Amino acid sequence: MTDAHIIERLRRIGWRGDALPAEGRQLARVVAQHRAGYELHDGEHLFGAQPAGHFLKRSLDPAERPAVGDFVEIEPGKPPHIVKVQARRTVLSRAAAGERYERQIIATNIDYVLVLTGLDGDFNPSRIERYLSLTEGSGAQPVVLLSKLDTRDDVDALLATLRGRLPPGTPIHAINGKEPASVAVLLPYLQPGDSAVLVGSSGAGKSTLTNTLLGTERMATGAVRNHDSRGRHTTTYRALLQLPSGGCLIDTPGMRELKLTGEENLDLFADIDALAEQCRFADCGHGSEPGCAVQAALDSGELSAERWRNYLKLRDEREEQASTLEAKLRRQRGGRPATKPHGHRHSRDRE
Ligand SMILES: Nc1nc2c(ncn2[C@@H]2O[C@H](COP(=O)(O)OP(=O)(O)OP(=O)(O)O)[C@@H](O)[C@H]2O)c(=O)[nH]1
Ligand SMILES: [Zn+2]
Repeated sequence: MTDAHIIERLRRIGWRGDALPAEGRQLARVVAQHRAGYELHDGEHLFGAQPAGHFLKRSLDPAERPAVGDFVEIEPGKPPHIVKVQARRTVLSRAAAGERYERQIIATNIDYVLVLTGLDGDFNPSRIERYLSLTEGSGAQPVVLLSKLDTRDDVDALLATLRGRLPPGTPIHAINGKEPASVAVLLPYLQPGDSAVLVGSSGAGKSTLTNTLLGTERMATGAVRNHDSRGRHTTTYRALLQLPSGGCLIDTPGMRELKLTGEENLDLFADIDALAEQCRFADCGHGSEPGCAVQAALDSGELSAERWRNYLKLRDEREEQASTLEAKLRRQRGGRPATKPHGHRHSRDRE
């Protein structure tokens, strides 16, 4: 096989490089990680591999070990061995579940995070904001998708609300996931060399959209249970799907569990920070303090109560993760206290 063929094959699994590794080494992408080893795809086959010894050293930062989405260089053997991880263009991470803070890589080299929400009972702008916060700092571009466009006719109003709420420039597309013509708006995100992940709650229509993109009925779709509008977990686990448009979809279970890492800036809510800057007191609690710009915005309707609540919730969650992160870093430094990022500010008038 010529180099051009190999490169073309690798484009279809999201590789954007142009230099193939040295003689005797092969390139492949990590599509799953199990206790027993890694599952790789080379654009043609799925196969198992083991990490080389240097990845197992305890002193190695876990972030340097191969992760889902990585392009890795392998040397042949039974099984083949991963000897090198290529530089990552994006890194999606999350706080790992559990008591101790861990920042865990969910997937690397993802260009687009397609955040899917149904325009039915599932529609929830707060959940969209949460997904968007998770993509902050990753380098991946979030794209908001509203499925089930065909199920309601007040979509323009919903879209306007959402556009007012999300950062300007965030792509938002309303689609009917069952209609190839409707789904075609996504093709610019799914070209050769592109990698996307599809996230959204159960029943949002991920399998339906995936099937339409594939042009086949390869994934099981389940009818949404009526009483709670949540779908059954019917997604057949398929780690990497090559799409007819040339891009690929990575499906990783880690994307389904949402937890902030503590490192988010919550840039989505920059307008609320700007409001808080205008409160009379620098340490305003935005409750019943006089001269509170946040309360004023809530009263005038400039700031919606729901968005304010979501901001508080995400902020608290981030603070909690950040303090666990701080404690962990302190343990690593051998118990020395960390310099506080924000010194405590006393009540004072801004004037
Ligand atoms: N009318 C309409 N129904 C849709 C659309 N997208 C999905 N559905 C229906 O919604 C239900 C759930 O869709 P799925 O594709 O199984 O949802 P999912 O997100 O894959 O769900 P899980 O597999 O549980 O994660 C199915 O009955 C679909 O037929 C759409 O755009 N329009
Ligand atoms: Zn205030």
